[in-house]
Amino acid sequence: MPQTIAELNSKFAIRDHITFTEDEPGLPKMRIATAASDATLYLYGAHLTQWTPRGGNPVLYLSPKSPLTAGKPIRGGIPVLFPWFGPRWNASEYDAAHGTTSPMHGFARTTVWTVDRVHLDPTGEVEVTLSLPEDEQAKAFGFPDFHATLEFRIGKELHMTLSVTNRSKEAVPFEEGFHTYFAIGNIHAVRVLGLRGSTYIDKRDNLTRKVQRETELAFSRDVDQLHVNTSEPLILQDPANHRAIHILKTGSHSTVVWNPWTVLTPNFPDLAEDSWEHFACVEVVNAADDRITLEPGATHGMAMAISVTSL
Ligand SMILES: O=P(O)(O)OC[C@H]1O[C@H](O)[C@H](O)[C@@H](O)[C@@H]1O
Repeated sequence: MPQTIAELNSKFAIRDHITFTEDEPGLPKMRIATAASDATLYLYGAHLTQWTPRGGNPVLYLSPKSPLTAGKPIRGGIPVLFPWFGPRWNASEYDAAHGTTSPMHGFARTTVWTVDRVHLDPTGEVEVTLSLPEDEQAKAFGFPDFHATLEFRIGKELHMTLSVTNRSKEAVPFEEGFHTYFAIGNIHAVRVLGLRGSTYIDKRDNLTRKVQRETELAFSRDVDQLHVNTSEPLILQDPANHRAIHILKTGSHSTVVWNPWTVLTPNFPDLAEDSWEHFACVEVVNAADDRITLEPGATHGMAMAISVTSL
């Protein structure tokens, strides 16, 4: 049974700091206001749409045109992609055999997650653990005995850990991603560091494999790159906002960089014409060459830590 707003508030709310509401039908969310940060975490998709460290500026971009409608992904914030990244790798065979339509980037981002735990630290840091329901939908898409939990630590820094356990008797492949939309001041001046030497699949050039030669990845056109076999930490420099965003990853071997630019933006009805100037996606992922095969009884963890410094 899904948790009701009344149940969530009676069990997990903390006066003046944590409340649950459902302003859009089917999209319950948690509002966080503490000495360390302000944040909005939708249980729908386990989707953090807003995070502002106290005394700082919003770190995440949320599209003003985003649908906030059950069944549709939210555009912006941190979509959680699971159990596949992009189009499902075996969609045609799987869907033909099971009469399903595997949605882009998996079903986790359009599912209401369960709240398992909420804890407020005296420093204002909030810990939240959510789990993905093991329901008919998970079964229909071929992940019946997968237990996925997402632990958030939300404060001056943001920490997220997705842990997946295979409780079935067979090894099961899956993909995953934190598809973070970072709010930026001037896309032309933004640089992403940490990818030099990595091989990437260029989704804007027929999936051609290329090597990142430059130390700094700059944006001067539409970018959709899946870098494989890289666990390096990343830095997103945003001189217009006088800040650098540091992204540490653990258990993630792929990094995706995405900006639709003027060319692709019109394909996205939930993005305004000039939206591409206001965000850059740097995504902590396991996909393609880095797809994970989880043995029976095994657990895999993927973690991301984000901090902001001035530049
Ligand atoms: O529109 P969405 O399903 O949210 O996907 C948005 C984008 O996500 C990732 O960055 C992929 O690499 C892109 O190919 C995709 O266009």
